[in-house]
Amino acid sequence: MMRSKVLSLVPRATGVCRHMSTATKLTTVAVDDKTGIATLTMNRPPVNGLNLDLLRDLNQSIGEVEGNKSRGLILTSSNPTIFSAGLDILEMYKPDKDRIREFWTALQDVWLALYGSSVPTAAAINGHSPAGGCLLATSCEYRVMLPKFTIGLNETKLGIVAPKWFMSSFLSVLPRREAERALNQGRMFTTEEALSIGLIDEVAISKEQALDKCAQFIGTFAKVNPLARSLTKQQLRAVELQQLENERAQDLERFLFFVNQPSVQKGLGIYLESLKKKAKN
Ligand SMILES: CCCC/C=C\CC(=O)SCCNC(=O)CCNC(=O)[C@H](O)C(C)(C)COP(=O)(O)OP(=O)(O)OC[C@H]1O[C@@H](n2cnc3c(N)ncnc32)[C@H](O)[C@@H]1OP(=O)(O)O
Repeated sequence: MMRSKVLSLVPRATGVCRHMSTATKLTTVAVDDKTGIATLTMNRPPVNGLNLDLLRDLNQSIGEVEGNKSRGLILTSSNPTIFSAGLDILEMYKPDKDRIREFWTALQDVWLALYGSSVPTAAAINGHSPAGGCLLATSCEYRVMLPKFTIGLNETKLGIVAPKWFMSSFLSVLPRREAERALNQGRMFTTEEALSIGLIDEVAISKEQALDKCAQFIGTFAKVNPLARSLTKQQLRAVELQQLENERAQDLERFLFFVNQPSVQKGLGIYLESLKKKAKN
């Protein structure tokens, strides 16, 4: 069957998957031959903490999907209970001064690439998704989540402040009043709560079903002119994208100043200890 004909049907993420030759170590990209949809899987045990290496691989994989004419991108995780634990705190605690610059720059790159992606994007959130994990999910256009997990921007609970562009992604999904309250509270939502306020779009009972629902969302664009769709998306997102593009250097300096404050370092150290203690019990 012709590729375009197949795409006019409601796609199912069950075709034969072709792994791209340039798949990197901490992410893999598999393109479904039937639907043309690429599934980008994060695979950095134990919790998909976003360190410099994972961010670089994510950036490279998003670039590959952009370049290979995929019909859409589904972001997911190989971990059965964690989508992403957010930024790897070890990158920010007692940081190396050159590496932390590269780390934050790589995070900016990933957000610009994912939020500004020209292809339709969806997140199959198959596990917990705090902070930077929520940033990735809310940078996509559609979210399907499995039950009994949590998602949200919990930065204030850690004594840190989400940058403006984290807030932009959140605000592109939630009404301002809900977003403001949740950000100030550092609130983590259960799957059910996230569905009721619109932070996610659907709940699925398994990862397979989540991937399928994401593919169906991407399939809704099958009859829309791809150039018109992508230019519309990019115009709608242009203000936030341009703002970070214009302020990248200041954003980096603001982050470095903040994260190096003794009180912030102390807070991160205490939080890391509490995570480690919890992991031991
Ligand atoms: C100015 C700065 C702006 C920054 C903006 C964004 C900030 C962030 O993204 S900060 C990161 C926020 N993330 C979190 O608060 C999540 C913390 N983690 C958890 O809540 C749980 O680990 C999670 C629910 C994700 C998974 O739970 P479990 O399956 O029970 O795993 P464990 O808790 O046992 O963790 C295993 C292992 O991983 C370490 N870990 C967990 N999260 C992180 C992290 N974000 N960074 C670094 N390391 C992390 C945890 O300490 C355990 O390590 P070991 O003890 O060495 O096994």
